Formats: sequence, C-alpha cells, structure tokens
Amino acid sequence: MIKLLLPRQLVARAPTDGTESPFAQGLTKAFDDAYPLLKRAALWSLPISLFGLLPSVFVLQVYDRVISRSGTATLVALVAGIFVFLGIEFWLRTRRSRDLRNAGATIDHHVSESLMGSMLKRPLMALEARPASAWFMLFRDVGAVRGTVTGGLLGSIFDLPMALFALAVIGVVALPVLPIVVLFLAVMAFLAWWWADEVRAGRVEETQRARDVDRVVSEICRARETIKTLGHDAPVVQMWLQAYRNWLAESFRKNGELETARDSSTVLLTVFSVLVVTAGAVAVTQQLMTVGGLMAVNLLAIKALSPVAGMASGWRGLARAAEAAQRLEKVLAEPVERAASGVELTKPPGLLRLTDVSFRFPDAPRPVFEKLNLEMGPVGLHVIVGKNGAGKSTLVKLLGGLYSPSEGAIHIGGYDLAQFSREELVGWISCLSQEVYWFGGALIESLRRAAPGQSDEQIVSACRLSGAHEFISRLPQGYRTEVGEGGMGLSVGERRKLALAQLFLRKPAVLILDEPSNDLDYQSETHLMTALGAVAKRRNVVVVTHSLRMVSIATQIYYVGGDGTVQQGTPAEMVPRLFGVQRPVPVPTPAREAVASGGSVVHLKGMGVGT
Ligand SMILES: Nc1ncnc2c1ncn2[C@@H]1O[C@H](COP(=O)(O)OP(=O)(O)OP(=O)(O)O)[C@@H](O)[C@H]1O
Repeated sequence: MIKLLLPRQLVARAPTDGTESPFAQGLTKAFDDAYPLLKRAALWSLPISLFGLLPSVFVLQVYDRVISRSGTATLVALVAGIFVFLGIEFWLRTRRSRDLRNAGATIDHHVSESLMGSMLKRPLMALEARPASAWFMLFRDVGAVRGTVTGGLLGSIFDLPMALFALAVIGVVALPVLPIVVLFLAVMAFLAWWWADEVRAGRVEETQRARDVDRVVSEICRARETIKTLGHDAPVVQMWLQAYRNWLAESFRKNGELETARDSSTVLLTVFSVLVVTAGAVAVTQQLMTVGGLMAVNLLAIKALSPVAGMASGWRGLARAAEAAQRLEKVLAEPVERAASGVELTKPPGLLRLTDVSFRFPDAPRPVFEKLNLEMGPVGLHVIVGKNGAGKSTLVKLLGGLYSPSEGAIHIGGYDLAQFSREELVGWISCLSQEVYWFGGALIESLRRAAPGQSDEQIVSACRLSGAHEFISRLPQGYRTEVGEGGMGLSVGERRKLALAQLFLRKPAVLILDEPSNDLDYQSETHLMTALGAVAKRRNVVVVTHSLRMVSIATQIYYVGGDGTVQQGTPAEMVPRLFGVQRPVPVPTPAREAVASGGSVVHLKGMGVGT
C-alpha cells in the first residue's frame, strides 16, 4: 500500500544500461530497507486518524449532552476520557515520528554511502568529468530524497484515512452538510492537482537555476585567493549576479504562483466555513441535525480537508525530490572500477612496459599517444620532460593505472595493469599528482593514514627523507600539530613534502611523481634530488619535471613530443638537444653523493624505503 502511495519516480527501478556498478539501484535498495519502517508508520496512522476525530466528538457531546442537560458528571467523564485518549494519541504520534525518522535516516545513510562509494570507485577520467561542485550538489540531493519520507507529504498521505473517517462521522452527525463537504473536498483535490504543474510537467526550473547559483558560488569560494590576487571582484560578482537573478526571477514567479494558491485556499476555506454554518443552521432550525452536530462538523471538515491541502503544498517538495532521485539513480548506475581480484600476488619488480599504447580523451580530435612502445625500470630515475600540454601528466596517469589505454597494454613486472583494482595497484605503484591536497587533522595521523600500521619511527624516517621533518620539528606541537582543512596553516611546499613522505611510507615498487620540485626552494629541491636518487637505486622512480637540475641526475630521459610520440635517451644525449646547453648541469654535492653511494646507506637506514 505504502509503495503505491509513495511517488513512483522515487521507487522505480532505473534502467541499468547493462552496467555492472554495485551501486546501481542504491536508491531502490534504500527504499526497500526503509519500507518496513514506513509500513509500520502507516499502521500507526490508522489509530491516530481515529483519535484525530475525538475533539469533534467531544464538542458534539458537550453541546448535546452537557449544555442542554446540565450534565456536570457527564462533562467530568468526557474530559477524563478525552485526556486518556489524547495521551494515547501522543504516544502513537511519537512512535510514528520515530519510525519516519528512522526511515529517513535509513534512506539517507544508504544513498549517501552508495554515492560516496560510487564516486570514489569510479575511474579517474569519469571522476574528472564532473566538477567538484556537481559532486557536492549530488550529496545535497540525498537530503531532498530523504525529505519525501521525513517531510510533510508522506504525513499528508498517511492522514488520508482521517479524511475518510471524518466524512463518515459527518454523514452520521451532520448528514445535511455532507454534500457541501464532499464538494469542497473535490474542489480542493482538483486545485491541488492543478497547482502541481511542476510535477506533471516533470521539470523543476527553479531547482535547476538554484543549482546554477550553487555551482557559481562553489567555484568562487574555491577561487577566492585568485580572485583577490587578480582583483577580479567585479566580473566575478557580475557572473554570480547573473546566475542569482535568473534563480530569483524564477523563484519569484514560482512563489507568486504558490502564494496565489495558498491565498485562494485560505479564502476558499473561509467560504466553505460560511457555507457549512449556513447550511447547518438551516438544518438545525428544521431539526435535521443538532447544534452539537453543527459545531462538530466544522472541526471534522478541517480534518477532512487538511490532508488534501497538505498534499497540495507538498507537491513542490515532491517535484524536487523526484528530480534529485532521477539524477542520483543515473549517477549510481554509472560504471565503477573493477573490484579487487582477491588473489594475493607478491609485489612485482618495478619494470613498466608499454606495448603499442594509444590514448585519446573522449571527443578529443586527436590521440595524445599513438602506438607507444616503452620500457622503464625496474630501478632508476626516469625523467619525463616536454612542453606544456604535450601529454606528460597523461603518460604518468597511464603508467600509474589511473587512465586505461585506448589501445595496447601496460605491464608491471609482467602483469597487465588492466587486471587489477586500484587498491591492489596502489601498493605497487604510488603516484604524487601535480596538485597536492592535504587533509586536516593531526599530522601524525594523516601521515599514518597513507600506510596504516607504520611505527612512529618509520613515519619520522619517511619525513626525514622527504624533507618534511625539518619544518615539523620547528612546530610547537611537532608531529601532533593539528592542521586545518586542505592543509591550511602549511605552505604549499610543506604540503608537498608531507605528501612525499606518505609516498615513501607505502614502499611501492614504482614511485610516480608529477612535477615534485614545484614549490620547493633550492635546498629543498637538492634534498629531494638526493632522496629520489637514493630511492631510485632500489626502485623505479618516474618523475615529470621541467627542472634541468632534476633532469641532470636522470638514468633515462623521456621526451614527450606532443605529436603522439615519446623519445628517450641518456642526459648526455638529450640535455643538449632539449635544453640548449652543452652538458647536464653539475649535480649538487649531496645529490651526487647519494646517487653515487646508492642512496647513502646511513641516510636510508630505517627510513621506510628499504625493501
Ligand atoms: N580530461 C581531459 N579531457 C580532454 N583533454 C584533456 C584532459 N586532460 C588533459 N587534456 C589535454 O591533453 C593534453 C595533454 O595534457 P597533459 O595534462 O598530459 O599535459 P602536460 O604535458 O602534463 O602539460 P603541463 O606541462 O602543462 O602540465 C593537453 O592538450 C590537454 O589539453
């Protein structure tokens, strides 16, 4: 019954398009789990509906038995009785509210969990396809869907039996006015349907425009520093105002319609009361009904009309929820990355091999790479260089298994990357992307999150290697320092050093770093070169860089041409050609020592980079 009453859009099974996402149907499953609670809430509603009629019965009895017959004892009994019943009604209402709250929480929890899983488990390219604000708004949609069971609409649906009971009682105590009540009920139901044009048309223009405002605000918030630095306030305010005014105009129009509907129903209800009293008075004078019946019918008529009026005002929330639900169902059905194979394999050597690899972004006019054949590793410092936009980051995302080749295959130590899940790969190949995001919280905890189970000593060693230990030691709370959201309170270079430490802690076979010396000062870059040179003696280190110093200590250089090709050679061969200098830059002493000594064994001991 409840399934029939609930909006069909919210419980309908979405077409799966043959996708295998474990999160598809997340919404339907959430509603299925909440269903027993909703069913029980509906059952509580039946006695609540009956108890809802008590005040009118009380009024009827007071007028007909107490006032006309001076029955004080009857009045005492009636008052005592109504208080008992009101107590029971209160208890029933709290039970129903609790069930509805739990149903709402169940839906919220399940859908949020599915959405979070679906977002984090999808391939990087699919993740990048939506801006951060779009993801954020999807999480807000969950609240709109939850609102269908915790909001007023379901309550109105549950109260519909009360309307029928009220009509039945009116039929008994005030039959002459029943036709007027039924007529008004029909008029109100028709108006409710008429006003629900948003639901019928399946469009919620206002909601869409509100989402546009949210998107613009979110972008402005993220770019606040850039806006301030470039003094872009005026154009940004214009951009926001345009979106805001669009929304306001639509909201104004919608609210105008709603207010007209509300005002009309208020006036109609007054007209209705006047008609009922008039017809009732005539009926009383003709002794067709009692004065008590006349007084009671006013209360009963309100009970009969209020669920219908409630449904009329609930349409808007329903329209929003239906739109949100459709969007969520579509997103949850989108494919995610493969699940873990479940087969435990020993960590392979870090030899990366690309065989006939081509890669093209969807809808891009030309491929970024075509029939690429390369080998890197299993140890050494492999430096990728090339002009902006040539495809360096794309190449390292392919090497890290974050992008899948359009054609060809990439192997690590003989295993095709395509067969592994992200969780499996991350232990073998760890990447540090160009943009580092640092989660807030105590430094030591955030560092440990990268590689659970590591001792404090191992964490400190990794920080020494990445160069983070020096600045952490200067902080009054040291490793216990609480950092704000997004690493607030740390410099960009400090965040990069922390992220590097996390990478070292994982002890992968391949370390991939996209422009790691960005934001680092001369000494820090020297330290990084020393560390990477040391690690590269035992592991495969792949670095994208524009730094000639970093290039100079490479084992091999890979030049991404931007025409789909990659050329490789030693620094002695490539540096003069690519950088216009005769020989590689002299390597700074510490870095040279590290490279020469196989990573300064003393330096590396216990630093989380041993095999
Ligand atoms: N998600 C994407 N969708 C479509 N095209 C993309 C996407 N990401 C990058 N590109 C395009 O692919 C090409 C290679 O981009 P990539 O980021 O790999 O360059 P890059 O060599 O790392 O550049 P930079 O040195 O500026 O970081 C560029 O032309 C870029 O515009």
